[in-house]
Amino acid sequence: MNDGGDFISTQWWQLQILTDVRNFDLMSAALISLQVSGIANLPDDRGLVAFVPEQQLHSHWCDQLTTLLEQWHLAPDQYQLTIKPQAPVNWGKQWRPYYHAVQITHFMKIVPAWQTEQTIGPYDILLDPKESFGTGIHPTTRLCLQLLEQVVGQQQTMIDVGTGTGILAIAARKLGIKQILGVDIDTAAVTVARENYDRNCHDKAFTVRQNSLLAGIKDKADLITANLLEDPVRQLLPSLASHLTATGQVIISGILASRIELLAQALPSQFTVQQIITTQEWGALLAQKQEK
Ligand SMILES: C[S@@+](CC[C@H](N)C(=O)[O-])C[C@H]1O[C@@H](n2cnc3c(N)ncnc32)[C@H](O)[C@@H]1O
Repeated sequence: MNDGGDFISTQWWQLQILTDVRNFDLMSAALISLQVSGIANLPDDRGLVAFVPEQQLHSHWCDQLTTLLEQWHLAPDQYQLTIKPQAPVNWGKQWRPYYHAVQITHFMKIVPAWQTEQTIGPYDILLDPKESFGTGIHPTTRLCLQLLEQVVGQQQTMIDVGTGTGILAIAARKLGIKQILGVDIDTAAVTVARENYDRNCHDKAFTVRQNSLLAGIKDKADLITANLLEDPVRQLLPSLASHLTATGQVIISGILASRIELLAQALPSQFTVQQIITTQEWGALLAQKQEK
């Protein structure tokens, strides 16, 4: 592991973290909050691999990771981090060997876009995440997909805040939503979401653009999905009601399981929590707006 000196000369760096599978969720959360991309499991679940652009790997990066993990009670002796340079041109494909088809909910399988030999069912999703978040493997995405599968019925419209690879938008369309707006703060995600949507759904139901949360957006939707970390979710809460139709619903994910009840209590008063689901580390909720 680098001792904290500045990292120079290569555009992308590969992080390899050997740790127990029980630590994967916390480790992923910490890496995501430090803007790391392409997180995937190492073979045999020995740990995680991820990629980070050089300009983010400043001298305090490792300290920030250690501090964050310690706050979440993951001590440095519970993982082993190595960082090595990655050829810049192909970095987005480096995690491909670790990415495989996986059954994600009762109905849906996520299939790497390049595995053309796979049989694709009506609800399955072909995905090439490139450098964006949303492979379907991460529990925060799975929780959203589970809630989407349960909830989508009569809704016509959806806004997907932090669309990433577009995975939730694609799933929603396959489940019957008619019009979807995806937004992401990251321009690369906007391109990737567009490509993935067009790969799966050959229609014009998806609009995607770069935007921070719902700032400046006038549309109202029957359903909002937001798989973000807790800070941006809390920033989003005050603007939810005005972007939902009379009895619109919201799916929120990306919150640590230990904090999901607190987040539910922080929802604006127009909302009633309908469901909270959790994995060991992550929580998601479904809430409905009640017109007063
Ligand atoms: C955890 S990923 C979720 C991706 C995908 N929706 C899923 O469920 O797998 C969060 C996404 O939100 C985006 N994001 C983070 N902050 C944002 C903000 N303030 N406004 C819009 N998008 C944001 C990130 O770029 C990232 O693509």
